Order: sequence, then structure tokens, then C-alpha cells
Amino acid sequence: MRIPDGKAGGTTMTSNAEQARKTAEGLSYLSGFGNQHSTEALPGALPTGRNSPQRAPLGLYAEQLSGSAFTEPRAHNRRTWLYRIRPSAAHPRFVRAAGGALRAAPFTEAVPDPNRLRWNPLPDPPPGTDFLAGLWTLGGNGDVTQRTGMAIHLYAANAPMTRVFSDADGELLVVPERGGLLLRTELGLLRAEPGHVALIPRGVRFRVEPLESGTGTGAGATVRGYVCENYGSPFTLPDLGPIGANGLANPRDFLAPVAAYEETEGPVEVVGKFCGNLWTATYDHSPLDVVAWHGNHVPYVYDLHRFNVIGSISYDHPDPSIFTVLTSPTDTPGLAGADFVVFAPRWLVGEDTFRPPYFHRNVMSEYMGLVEGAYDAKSAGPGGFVPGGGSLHNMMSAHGPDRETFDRASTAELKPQKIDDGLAFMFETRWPVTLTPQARDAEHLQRDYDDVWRGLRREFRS
Ligand SMILES: O=C(O)Cc1cc(O)ccc1O
Ligand SMILES: [Fe+2]
Repeated sequence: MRIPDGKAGGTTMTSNAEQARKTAEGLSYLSGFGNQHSTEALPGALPTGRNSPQRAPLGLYAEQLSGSAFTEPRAHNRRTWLYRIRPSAAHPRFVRAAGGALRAAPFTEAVPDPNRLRWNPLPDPPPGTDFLAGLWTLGGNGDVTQRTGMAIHLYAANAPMTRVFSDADGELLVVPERGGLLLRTELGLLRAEPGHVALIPRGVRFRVEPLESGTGTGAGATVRGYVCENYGSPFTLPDLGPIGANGLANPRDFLAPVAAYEETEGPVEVVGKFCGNLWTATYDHSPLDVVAWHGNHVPYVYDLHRFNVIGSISYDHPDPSIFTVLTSPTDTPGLAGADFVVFAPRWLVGEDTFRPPYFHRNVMSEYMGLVEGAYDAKSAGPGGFVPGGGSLHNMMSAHGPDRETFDRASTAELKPQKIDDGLAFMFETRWPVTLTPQARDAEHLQRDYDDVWRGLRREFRS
């Protein structure tokens, strides 16, 4: 496989090698959530039978990247062995760098707001904005130094990153909404289009390039999307309980990269996020120089259209936890630091049922975004819930269908109905979300959002 500006190999070495698939875009992937993958970009680069031979093959350096404590139970243990041209330790001193519109927990600058809030998409950024500069924090919870909680970011970018970034504070779940992304990671290349999600694990270095072909974005066009930065335990697949052995997001649809490396010599800016601040150093080589690796602390992409949607085939609207793609558990069973939930195309067949989301108040806090089309609880169109926009229904805030949706759905003929005009998602969290001042005061905040529930008529008959 030829990758511009890098060398890559499709040699895969485990039993799941058969499952490594060539995508239409020409990238090779390794399949399976949580698998122990093995891959080498050059034949013989990956040592066999041991992690740390006295001399690693091809003059490479062996290095372990740990995403869990050494001592965590096997089921939670995450690490990847990297075989690289230079060890990561070969770097100069980092100095503080400006963070732009990126913020981190604890979020203490604004008063937590119980109001229902909704935003239009981010305004287009100035030319030359890369993915890192284009990150804009909406809010979050927890504390980066305690590895708890999460942050909600949006991004809008129009230039490729030339610098390399990594986040010690958490993993990054990237949800493209407009335009595709090529993610050049330490472990290889991933492609994420709108409708896909990409996950970069804690500490893994990467560069993001807007994709300019096949996405209709054109040169210099803005790519946009959402990011859940998960400070807590890594996202995992939810248990299925009585659903059985299959369904929701199927493990084999999660695709990790094959090894791909850069041999760039010369100055490369490397930025790290550490305890909420950005730090930068100029290396004399690219740190994306991993020629082979094996392990389970890996980036991946997942196509949300693969989600196996399960719902009611009798009556009533099921709780949206049944749409959970990924969950970050906390010490309390069933209480997620962050859940990633998708509202994918599905059939609604419930008898004598109000089919859209019900009116509710929830102890969990709900941030929703829209990748395409419309969402069945909200009227579409400008000034509404639009792709690239978002809503926050914080802990216990009263929300649900807007008036138009209520009127329509409570009188609709209940024939089987396919919902296939949109892709919405939710970042749901056990802790309230505190906004950043920039989100609270944003020009693109919809100040009339409460009005969507105005005029819900009194229908009571005694
Ligand atoms: O508020 C929302 O739209 C999200 C949501 C969807 C649903 O189907 C049921 C409950 C819920 O919070
Ligand atoms: Fe809700």
C-alpha cells in the first residue's frame, strides 16, 4: 500500500489478519473492538515471541505505551508495544503554548445553568485554521487531574495540521459532521467521513488532515464536527444483557489502522495537552515513526450506519440507552461518565404509542448533535436543531418533543414508519455540564430556544 508522505504496510499477523479489510478508499484496517492486534509496515519489523529483544529488528527501538495501570485486571488492561525509529524519550523540553478556544475541566468560569440551551453551528474559522486550532470547548465536567468527567468540543478547520498532537488528559471521540478527515496516527492511518466516528486513545500522537477528495469539500473548505474528550475510563462496548450475543455496535465493525510510518527528519512541532494546558516542543524528526506495533491501546473508526438498531416491536418508546454505541463506565455500575448514543435510521411500529422521544426530566445530562438531516423530536430548518448545531439539556431540565412535533405525532396515523432522514447523536453524562464563558455568551446561541415548547395547549378534560 502506498501512502503519500509515509511508508505503510498491510502485513497483519494475528488470526484476525484474515479480517483485515481493504476499504474502497484504499486504506487497510484490522477489525475487532478490543482485540490484540499485530501489524508491521516492513516485513520482520515486529519481534516474535517477546516484546523486548536485546536488539529490536531493523534497528528499531521498542517502547510500551500504557493506557491502563500495569496492574489493572486483564479485561481492562490496555497497552501497545511500539517499534519505532526513535524512542519517544528523544525529545527536547516542552514549553507552555496558547490553547486558543480549547478549555479543560474543572470548568469553573461560568455558573452551571439549568436552562435548556441550543446553538447554531460554529462560525467558519479564519483561513489556515487546523484541527487543533479549530477546537472550541462548549463545556464539560470532572477534573483532568483526577481522570474523571468529560469535555464537549466542536471543531471547524480548513487547513491540514503540520504539527502533531496528543492528549494526556483523555481519549478523543471525533464525530465529523461536514467533510471527511484523514487521521495520521502513531499507529497508522484512519479515514473518518461524516457518519463515522474516530477514536484516538489517550496519549496517542496524531495529525488531522481535511479530506479534499470525494467529500465535496473542495480545497480550503471548512470541515466541522464534534469531539467528546473522555477523561474517564476508556470507552467500551455496553453489555448486551437480555439482548443476547449480538446487536447494537458489533465488535468486528471497529477498524484499527495497520502500521504506517514517516521518516521525516527536520523540525516537527509536537503539541501535547497535559492537565488542561497545551505544551509544545520542536522535535528533529517526526514522532509518527512507528514501523510495527502490537497491542490493544489503539485508535479506531466505526461507521455509525453499521449500528444494529433495536427498538420496540409492540408499544411504547424505549429509553435511548438502547442506542448506546460506546460507554465509559465509572465506579458505580450503570452510571456512565460518558455515553455515546446514536439515533440512526430505524423503523417505528409501536401501537397506540407516542413515537418520538417523550417529555422527560433526566438525572443524566444530555448534549445532542446532528450529523445530517433532522431529528424526530425537533422541527428541522434554520433556527432549529440543525446539522453542526447542538443542544444541552442539563441534569433534570424538562425537555422533549417541541410543540410542532407533539401536535403531529399525537394525531399521526400509526402505520409502520421509517425514520431515515437523519443521523443524530448524544453525549450523555452522569454529571452536569458546566459551560465555558465562550459557549454561554456565544453569538450562535439560540436565545429563543424555550419558545419551541410554547403554546403546548391545555388539553385537560375533567
Ligand atoms: O432528549 C432527547 O431527545 C434524547 C432522548 C431520546 C429519546 O428517545 C428518549 C429520551 C431522551 O432523552
Ligand atoms: Fe432527553
